[in-house]
Amino acid sequence: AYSRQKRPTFLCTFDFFQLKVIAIDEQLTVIYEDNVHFDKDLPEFGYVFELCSLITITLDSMKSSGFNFSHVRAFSGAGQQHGSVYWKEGASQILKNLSPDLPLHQLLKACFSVSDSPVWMDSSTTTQCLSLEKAVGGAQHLANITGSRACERFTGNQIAKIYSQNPEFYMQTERISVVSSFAASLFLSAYAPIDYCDGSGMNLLQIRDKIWSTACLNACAPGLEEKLGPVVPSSSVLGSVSPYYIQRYGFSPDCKVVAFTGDNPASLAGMKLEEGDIAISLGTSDTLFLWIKEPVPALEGHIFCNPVDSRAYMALLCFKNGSLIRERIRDDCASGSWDEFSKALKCTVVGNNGNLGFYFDVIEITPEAVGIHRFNSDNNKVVVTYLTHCMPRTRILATGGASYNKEILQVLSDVFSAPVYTIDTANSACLGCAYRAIHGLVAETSVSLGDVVKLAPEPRLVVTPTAGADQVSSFGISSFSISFHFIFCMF
Ligand SMILES: Nc1ncnc2c1ncn2[C@@H]1O[C@H](COP(=O)(O)OP(=O)(O)O)[C@@H](O)[C@H]1O
Ligand SMILES: O=C(CO)[C@@H](O)[C@H](O)COP(=O)(O)O
Repeated sequence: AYSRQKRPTFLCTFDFFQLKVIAIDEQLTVIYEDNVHFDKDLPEFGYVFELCSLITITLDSMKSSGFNFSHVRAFSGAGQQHGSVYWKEGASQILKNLSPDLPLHQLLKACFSVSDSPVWMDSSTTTQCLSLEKAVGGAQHLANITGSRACERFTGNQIAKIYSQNPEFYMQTERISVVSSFAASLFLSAYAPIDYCDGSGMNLLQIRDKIWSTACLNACAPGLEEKLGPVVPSSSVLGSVSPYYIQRYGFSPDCKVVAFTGDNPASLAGMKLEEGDIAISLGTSDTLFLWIKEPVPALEGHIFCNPVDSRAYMALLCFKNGSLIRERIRDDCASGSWDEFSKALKCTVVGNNGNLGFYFDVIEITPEAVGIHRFNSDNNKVVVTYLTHCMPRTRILATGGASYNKEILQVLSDVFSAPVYTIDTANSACLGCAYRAIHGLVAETSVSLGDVVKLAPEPRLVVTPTAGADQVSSFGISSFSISFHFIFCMF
C-alpha cells in the first residue's frame, strides 16, 4: 500500500508505556498508524531496553506489512517530557557500530549507567529542588531563568539526585539524554542534541537566551554541561538516518532526522494551534497548553521555548491525576467500561446539582494536593469565582486517549464555556512530529510550520456548551487549574 510514488514522512512518539507511529504522504494524509504497548507485548523486558524493543517491533511490523521505507524523506519524534537516560562511558562507540542483524535492545545492553531511568511521574527530588532554588536566589528567580520554579520531575533535579545518591553512576555517564533526544540518538547512531523546547523542561536552560544556565548546572552536578551536550532549535535537521536502519529496513541514506521533542510540544504542532486556542491533552497526564509570544514565568505552571517558532513560547499546566484516575473511577463506578462511564456522565445534569469532587490519588502537581475531596451543594469550602480565562473566540482543542470520549469532551465544553474541537487522530503528538519532519526540511529558508501544514485538515467541532452551562453556579471555581480537575469529577 505504501509503494506509491508519494513519499511518506514518518514519525514516532515514545513514552515509557507505549510507542505510536504515524506516516503521512505529501498531501499530509495519514497513510500508516500503529500503537505498541509495553504491558501487552513486552512483559519480560525492563525499562530503557523496552523502548528499544518497541522500536524494533514497530519497524519490523511496518516492514512486514509492506511499508516502503526507501520513500521516507524525513522523520522526527517525541517522547514524554523530563525523563532522562544515562549513557555509560563507551556507549557512543557501541552506538556507532550497530549490526543490522540484531535488534536494538540486544545491541545496547552495555550502554547505560543507570538502569532505572527516571520518568516524569517521579516526585522524589524535593531536597534537590529546594537546593536548586536556594542556589539561584529563590523560586521566582529560577522561574525567570528557566521558565519554571524547581519541579520534582524536571531533569536537572533528577540528575542532581542521581549525582548525590550514586555519584559513581553519574561519573560513569558520558552523556545524558532526555527521552526525546535518546530516541533520536538511536536513529542517528550517535548522540542527538536536546531541542530548545524539551531543554526548557529541565530547570537548566535559560529560556530567553537558549543556552544552559551555568548557575543551574553547577547547582545540580559537576561537569554537567559536557554530559548534556548542545541544545538546538526544535526544527533542526540533525543528520541522516544511520546505516543500521538503511541496511535493516531499507531507509534511503538521504532520509533526514529532524530534532525530536517532547510529547506536549509535538501535540502543539500536530493540532496547528492558533493564538487564542487552548489545547488540552487527555493522555496519561492531563495537560493544558497555549502558544504565547512573551514569557511571563510564574510559580505555577511552566513556560517552554516554542517547538515550532524559536521566537515564541509555550505555556503549560500539567496534572498528574489524569487518565489513571478516570480509569480508577471507571473501574469503581462503571464496571470497567468506558461506555458505562459515558452513560453516567451523560445522565448527570450540568453542574451535578452542585456536588463536586477532587480526586488526587497520587500527590498532584497542580496544585500540590493529595486525597479525595468531595463537596455537596451546601458545602462552602469551594471558593466561588467565575472562570474568566476564555475569550469569546476561544476554541478548546482536545487530544490524547480520553479525547475519544465525547461525554468527557461535553463536560470540558460546559466547564470552559467554549466549543471543543478534535483532529482526526488522538495521536496529535505523532502527527505533529510528521509535520515537524516536513518543516525541518525547509525550516532554514524561514518557511513557517503554518505554511507547511496549511493544507492539513482543520480541527473538527465535536461539542458546544450546553445551554445555560455558564450560569451554573457550581462551576464557579477558584482557579483555572482547579477547574481542570473539576471537569472529571462530576459524577
Ligand atoms: N473511551 C475512552 N474514554 C476515556 N479515556 C480513554 C478512552 N480510551 C482511552 N482512554 C484513556 O487514554 C489514556 C491513554 O491516552 P494516550 O494519549 O494514548 O496516552 P499517553 O499520554 O501515554 O500518550 C489511557 O490511559 C486511557 O485511560
Ligand atoms: O510531565 C509532563 C508535562 O510537563 C507530562 O505531560 C509528560 O510529558 C508525559 O505525559 P504522558 O504522555 O504520560 O501523559
